[in-house]
Amino acid sequence: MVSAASGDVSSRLAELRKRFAERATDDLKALEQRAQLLEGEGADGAVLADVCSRLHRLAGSAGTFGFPELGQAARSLENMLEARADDGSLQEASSLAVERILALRTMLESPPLPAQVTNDESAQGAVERPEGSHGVRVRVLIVPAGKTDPQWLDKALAAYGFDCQVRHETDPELIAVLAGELQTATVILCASVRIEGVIRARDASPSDQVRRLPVVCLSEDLSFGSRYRVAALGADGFFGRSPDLSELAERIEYLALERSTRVHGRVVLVEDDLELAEHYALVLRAAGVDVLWVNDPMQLMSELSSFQPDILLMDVQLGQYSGVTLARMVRFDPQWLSLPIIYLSSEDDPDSQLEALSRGADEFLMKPVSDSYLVRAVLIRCFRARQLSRLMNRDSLTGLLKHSLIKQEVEKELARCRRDGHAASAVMVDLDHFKKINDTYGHRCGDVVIKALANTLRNRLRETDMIGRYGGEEFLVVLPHCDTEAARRLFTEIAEAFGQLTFNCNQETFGVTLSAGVAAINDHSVGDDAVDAADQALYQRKRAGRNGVTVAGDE
Ligand SMILES: Nc1nc2c(ncn2[C@@H]2O[C@H](COP(=O)(O)OP(=O)(O)OP(=O)(O)O)[C@@H](O)[C@H]2O)c(=O)[nH]1
Repeated sequence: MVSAASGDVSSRLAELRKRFAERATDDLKALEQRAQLLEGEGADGAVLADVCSRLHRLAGSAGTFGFPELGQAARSLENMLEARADDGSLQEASSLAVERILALRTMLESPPLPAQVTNDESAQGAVERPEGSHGVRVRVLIVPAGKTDPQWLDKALAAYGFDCQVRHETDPELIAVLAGELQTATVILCASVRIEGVIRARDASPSDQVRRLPVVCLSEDLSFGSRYRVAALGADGFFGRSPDLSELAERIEYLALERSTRVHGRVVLVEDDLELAEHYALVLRAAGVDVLWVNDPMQLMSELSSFQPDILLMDVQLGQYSGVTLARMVRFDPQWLSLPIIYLSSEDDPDSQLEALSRGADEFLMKPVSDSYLVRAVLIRCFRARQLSRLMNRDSLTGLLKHSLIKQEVEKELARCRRDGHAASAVMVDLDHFKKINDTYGHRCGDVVIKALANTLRNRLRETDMIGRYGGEEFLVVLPHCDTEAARRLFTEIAEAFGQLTFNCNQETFGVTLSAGVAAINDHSVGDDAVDAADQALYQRKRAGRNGVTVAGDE
């Protein structure tokens, strides 16, 4: 979605357009001189290559800066010259080329089309702090069928760490009454008899964030017809009136996460055209994408390592370097085997595109690419890339980092502590007497407790904290910029909150406590030692009676 650019982004885009027009004027003057050289007997391949390369650059960039007609004419002239060179009639075509270059100059003099940038609310939403897991509580707005509906759902979901709000409402329109609640919700859970009203209320909101709220429907009628109706209304989930709680919690968590992932992206942009690179970066950043621009291909590998992008956007022609070869080189490193590489290219020949794709990239975005298309293409690919990496790196029961990855995070944090001199803590967390829970209530109930602890951690910790499932019922947390006393206070609160949750399994109600061991990462020279120290502290806590926090070194 695009709208006229405004404010700071708009004026910076206008400045870029001005710079482009100045550069293009110089380019066209140079092109005219070179094209005259083509008339001479001794015109060599180098002159033609230079003319074509300048035309190619214009074809790929003019549209982006508001001169689409100029871009198309440059492309057609480039194609004509290449065809004439192939059939040996280049010399005869040169005066025509000069004429057409003069026409290009006239096109540059006409006023450019207004700047377009994705700066509507969806883009602004993108830069907001993401809702959902990890840092901001997942808020579930429950709209039951009526006052007689069971009251247990909000309490049951609270056990999973969700913040629930129940809105009993009989008004079929719901629009005015729900407006406030919708602003703070992450996911809507509603009875099927209310779904039309709820979706109408959601869609009537002026806020794009609200209009994108996922809706999960609870229905008594599980028939095909009922499911079809709910799907046609645009719901994101369908459950019976007495759903399997762990499945429902999982779906809510997934939707919350999807919502947060949709608005994030990290892109490395390799582009040697300064104005184009700045333009792309401005437009993408306005849509909430983190962009790192690399203009020297020799720096690419080190920049990839430090920036850890979701996708790599790369021009195909980068001065003396070929983007196609660089893509192949990137794939040498196993770390980047699955990194989506997308070419930004003016190459319109399908055979050349296929050839380039076979050498390591995944896709082409044809230049000139419109701002809105660029933003959408990038956001979708970032989202897919994150989904894939989540599947590969996350534990399937809890969605937390797997054992090896959280251990790597400890090492990385130690390196950051050394570099910046800050304090950081590692916390080992373990459920108390968990074997007894499994033995008494069954493994499935045990899984519910494990997921509830994962959600509690996710919902209580900052986005910059890292959480991993270290073992069966053991979790490892890395807290950057947090000394051991702050970590003790934080985990004492978490242990208290978790201990107050009640679980309902097989008609029985029970509670579970947790123990935590804390160690300073910055006190150790190897990450594994910090993990061992946290583990020792946890062991001490278990011996001291469980249900609480012990810091390494406590008496
Ligand atoms: N439900 C479920 N149980 C698991 C999972 N992974 C490990 N467990 C169980 O977790 C239990 C851990 O038991 P123990 O190591 O004896 O510890 P505990 O009973 O929690 O006792 P303390 O840690 O000393 O308080 C074992 O019964 C494992 O089978 C899992 O993914 N799901």
